[in-house]
Amino acid sequence: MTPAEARAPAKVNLALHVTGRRADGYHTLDSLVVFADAADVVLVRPAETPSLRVTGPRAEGVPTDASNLVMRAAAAMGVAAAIELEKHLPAAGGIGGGSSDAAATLRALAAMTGRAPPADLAALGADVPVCMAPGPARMRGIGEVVEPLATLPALDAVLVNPGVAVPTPQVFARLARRENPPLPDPLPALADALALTDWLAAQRNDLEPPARALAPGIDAALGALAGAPGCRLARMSGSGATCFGLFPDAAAAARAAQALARPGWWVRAVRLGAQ
Ligand SMILES: C[C@@](CO)(OP(=O)(O)O)[C@H](O)COP(=O)(O)OP(=O)(O)OC[C@H]1O[C@@H](n2ccc(N)nc2=O)[C@H](O)[C@@H]1O
Ligand SMILES: Nc1ncnc2c1ncn2[C@@H]1O[C@H](COP(=O)(O)OP(=O)(O)O)[C@@H](O)[C@H]1O
Repeated sequence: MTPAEARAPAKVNLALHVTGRRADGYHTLDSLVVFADAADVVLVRPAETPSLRVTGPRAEGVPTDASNLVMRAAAAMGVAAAIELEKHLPAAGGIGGGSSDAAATLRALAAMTGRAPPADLAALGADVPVCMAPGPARMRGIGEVVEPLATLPALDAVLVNPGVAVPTPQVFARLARRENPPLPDPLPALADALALTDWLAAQRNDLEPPARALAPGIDAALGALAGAPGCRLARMSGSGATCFGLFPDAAAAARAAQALARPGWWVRAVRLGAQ
């Protein structure tokens, strides 16, 4: 067995409609998901006993014990491995850091051992199924129903995390209304980035109002993005607090990212959906 590496790209919910709640308390979602060219990196090596080392610029505060989702993923595959997780993405930020790390671990371990990943991916986290094959997708159910959208146009964007960690369960718990309209079915044909952006402006992130009430820093991030020259749409991803702004091209996104930089904020110009 030789070591294997996998990238764990940031997940962005371009739209996130909460459509109901199941008897077990999990919410049903209808979400348009894309991935960014900003990522954590997972490296796995064969070992007698499982171990984890968390490195990188965003390692602080990330669990290094069995509760880390990469360790849970390895345990679910029944593989003992020495894992190195290089953190670049803010944790508890609504961009699926933990879920994407878990999915990358499963891909790396599958490459290293030849074993198949476990069937019940959602048991590791509702976002793990969509993170298994990172690409544009419509995600439904509680996250286990994933429909790839190969032709979705790519977008130039800026991600802003205002430095507040927002616990996902608290955001769901504060929803004023749990039954909301889903995305249109089927989705319309969207020829280019501008058509996609215009259409997205009429969609929602239903978790944005409860997250804003919990973490006022989100207002500042959304306001700053919306006010950046060229920004066509500013919205929160997932349960927050990371927000994204959509821009006409990579140069405008890069200029905005430079202007938005401030202490305590994580700001990145990214390309979304171009995997
Ligand atoms: C909200 C979303 C949208 O993509 O993203 P993030 O904000 O986490 O990035 C995901 O559904 C989160 O996925 P993930 O973070 O893997 O969720 P899990 O660990 O399975 O669940 C954390 C908690 O969120 C709530 N939860 C999560 C998913 C879901 N469909 N309904 C829920 O009610 C539950 O309270 C659950 O205990
Ligand atoms: N590999 C991981 N990276 C980041 N956080 C992790 C990881 N594994 C477990 N966690 C825990 O999961 C929580 C949610 O993190 P994350 O998945 O990044 O957030 P979100 O669900 O908002 O996208 C964190 O507070 C952290 O304690």
